[in-house]
Amino acid sequence: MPFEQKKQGNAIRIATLGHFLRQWLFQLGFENDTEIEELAKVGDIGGPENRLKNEVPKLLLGLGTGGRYSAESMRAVSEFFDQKEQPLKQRLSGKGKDIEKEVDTHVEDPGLEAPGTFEIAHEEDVLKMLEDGDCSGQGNVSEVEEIDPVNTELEPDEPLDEEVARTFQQSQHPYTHFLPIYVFAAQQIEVSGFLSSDSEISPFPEARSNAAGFWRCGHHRAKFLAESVWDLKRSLHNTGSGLEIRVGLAGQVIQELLNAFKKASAEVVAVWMTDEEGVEEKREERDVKEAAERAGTEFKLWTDEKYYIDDRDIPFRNPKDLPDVFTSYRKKVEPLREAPRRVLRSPSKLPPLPPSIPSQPHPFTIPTTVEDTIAKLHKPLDPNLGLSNPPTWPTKATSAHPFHGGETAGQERIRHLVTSGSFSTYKETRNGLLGLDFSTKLSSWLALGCITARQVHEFLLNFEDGKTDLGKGVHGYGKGENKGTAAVRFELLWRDYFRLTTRKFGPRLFRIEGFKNDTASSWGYPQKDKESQRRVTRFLEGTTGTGLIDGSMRELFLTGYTSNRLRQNVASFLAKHLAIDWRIGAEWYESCLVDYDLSNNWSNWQYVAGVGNDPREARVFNPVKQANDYDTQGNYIKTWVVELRSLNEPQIVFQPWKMNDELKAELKLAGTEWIEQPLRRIEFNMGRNAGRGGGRDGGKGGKAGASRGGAGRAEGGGGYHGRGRGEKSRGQSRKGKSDRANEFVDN
Ligand SMILES: Cc1cc2nc3c(=O)[nH]c(=O)nc-3n(C[C@H](O)[C@H](O)[C@H](O)COP(=O)(O)OP(=O)(O)OC[C@H]3O[C@@H](n4cnc5c(N)ncnc54)[C@H](O)[C@@H]3O)c2cc1C
Repeated sequence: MPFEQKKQGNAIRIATLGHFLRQWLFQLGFENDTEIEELAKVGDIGGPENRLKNEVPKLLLGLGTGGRYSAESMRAVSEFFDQKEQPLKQRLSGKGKDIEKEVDTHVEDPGLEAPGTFEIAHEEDVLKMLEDGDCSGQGNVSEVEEIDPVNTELEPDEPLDEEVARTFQQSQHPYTHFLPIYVFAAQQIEVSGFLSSDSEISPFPEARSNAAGFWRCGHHRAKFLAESVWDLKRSLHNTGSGLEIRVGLAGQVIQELLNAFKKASAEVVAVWMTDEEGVEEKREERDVKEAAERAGTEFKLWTDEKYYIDDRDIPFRNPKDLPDVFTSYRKKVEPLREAPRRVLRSPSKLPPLPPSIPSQPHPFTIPTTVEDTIAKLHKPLDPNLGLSNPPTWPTKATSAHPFHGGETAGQERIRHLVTSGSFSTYKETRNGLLGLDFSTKLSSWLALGCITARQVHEFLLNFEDGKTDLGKGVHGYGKGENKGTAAVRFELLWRDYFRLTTRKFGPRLFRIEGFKNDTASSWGYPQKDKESQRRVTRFLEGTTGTGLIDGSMRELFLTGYTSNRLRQNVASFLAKHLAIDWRIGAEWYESCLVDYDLSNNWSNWQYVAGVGNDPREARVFNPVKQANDYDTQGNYIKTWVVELRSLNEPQIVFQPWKMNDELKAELKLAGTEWIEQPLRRIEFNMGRNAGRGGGRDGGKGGKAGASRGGAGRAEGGGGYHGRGRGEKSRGQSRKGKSDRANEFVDN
């Protein structure tokens, strides 16, 4: 047997076989130990003696917590492994080498049972040998050079490839097992439902918000999150791995695991974690890092890759250089269609879990089904989230967000948006209020990392270029970027932008003065004065007396979703019309939204409250004008505010306080506080009074005459440079009527 062949085949086994090694090498034709040692040197994988002794499993811990779980980072991890595991024949295909044949000759030895990880290590070694070109003098140099194309496949700017390359340089393989961990983070999600018995007491304070004391993660997101975690567990299981679910604080969880593994004489070689913006998230990273360092374990933070434009492609390094205006940022990264990096491949196989995993420490127990997980997350939550008169589900109303958590459902949703043509029509429909497909509803999966923005982009690309059959026959298929697909990209960039603002401004995200450091505005604090408290209660319960706001607040509470258009109106109502501490609204959204996302929520609230990144000064939404524009017949409001269902006149649906006594008596609404005494009487008249903002209570209104156009509305062929308003296509042009109304453009 020529030495070169032996070298490839046997290097495979040296990396992994432990006590089978020697026997097998001899079977393969090695004559003596000296020859085996020589082989080991060639592979730069340490002497076989070391390998033979090296029976201790080496573990890698991969960690996700709270809302930061990122399928993309798992994919990154998997790609890392996949690359090594990929059969050499694939890697070398096109290079004219049938290396598989040579490898198989040795790997498929029937006399040996190879555990699942063998191939990974084996190819690492082979690739290492090939890459190093370090075989000179050890055998047939010319043959090694010939089969050395692997280097050319490494992209130096790819952290994963860098990581692979780094690993290749090591003399030993860094790990044999991989343990993915998900932590329900106790500071963000109430975990007392996981207590092993009712007599136990949680060691953690209740996961309540700072200003108003709301549960930070309400029912809707708790369910979606549990579904997402279990979907991840399933898909990891399908790759030969799994997912360890924990509750607690990330740093503590890792500390306990490291201690337990140490006790069991298992060496943990590294802890990997996805990085995130946000104060708490940074604290978690610090705690985990410290725990790893204390144990002498490597800690690695993976860049979160769930965003549209990769961090490595942002045209500035210092977060402070992020422009304070979105449009300026957008211009720096256009054209958007060219901007994202490729999607990382999905896992096909991952290293196995450690043979023994320490269980969740007292006093918590981890549920064994998704249903039980949901039940445990829901258990401590008051179903009414503290409201005395919570909205109740109206007959015949259906949720605009009936979706399940997890990558599976997220991918399914993207496919649906392609095949239904909803991506192509998005620009016209995105301001809708009722139904499933007026907007993408992708935010919840994006927020949890179940899907990524660049996956969405890739689906769009394939559709636009007609690369796959998905969407064949649908309007726009194979015809390049259209207004709808461009608008989706545009919106996805907002997510990126707000995340970068969090990086830039840090804790200022949560300060009432906002990014602008606005100390001039005065706010009502419900914790301090009764009147503000009364107003906030009615705001939360959806009984402000302004139709659009009440519809949205009830929908939010009941379904966990409300559209972007409505979120803008609601935020503006609380911050501008009621002048209440906007953080109360942000916290309520955090509690109720399925798609809650730290940066998107808090930055959007700042933006609308006028303390964030909105370059337009003193912008206020008039919710009556907006109802006239976007809910022309009042159907949305009537869906959620049942009391108003039998009204025919939309203007009264928008402003129920305008109802006359007769009508009130007929509808049995006489004496109803929220109808008779709205929190604000926001005048808006079609026709000659248009443009008069404010109202009896001195409503703030905005600059009369603010035009609909706003800056940056120009639209070009396939491009999309501003947020158009879908209403014109719905036949609602108001030429000569409300052009000068006190309405305010959206972001
Ligand atoms: C006060 C307020 C609070 C918000 N809180 C959140 C939040 O916690 N989580 C969240 O994901 N979004 C938030 N948004 C942004 C936006 O309202 C939602 O992303 C959108 O309504 C989700 O529905 P969709 O996926 O159907 O959106 P689509 O209209 O289909 O948009 C496509 C995607 O673009 C992104 N996007 C759209 N609009 C915005 C925006 N204004 N800012 C940032 N990204 C955007 C989202 O990822 C969205 O999924 C908030 C907006 C406001 C005004």
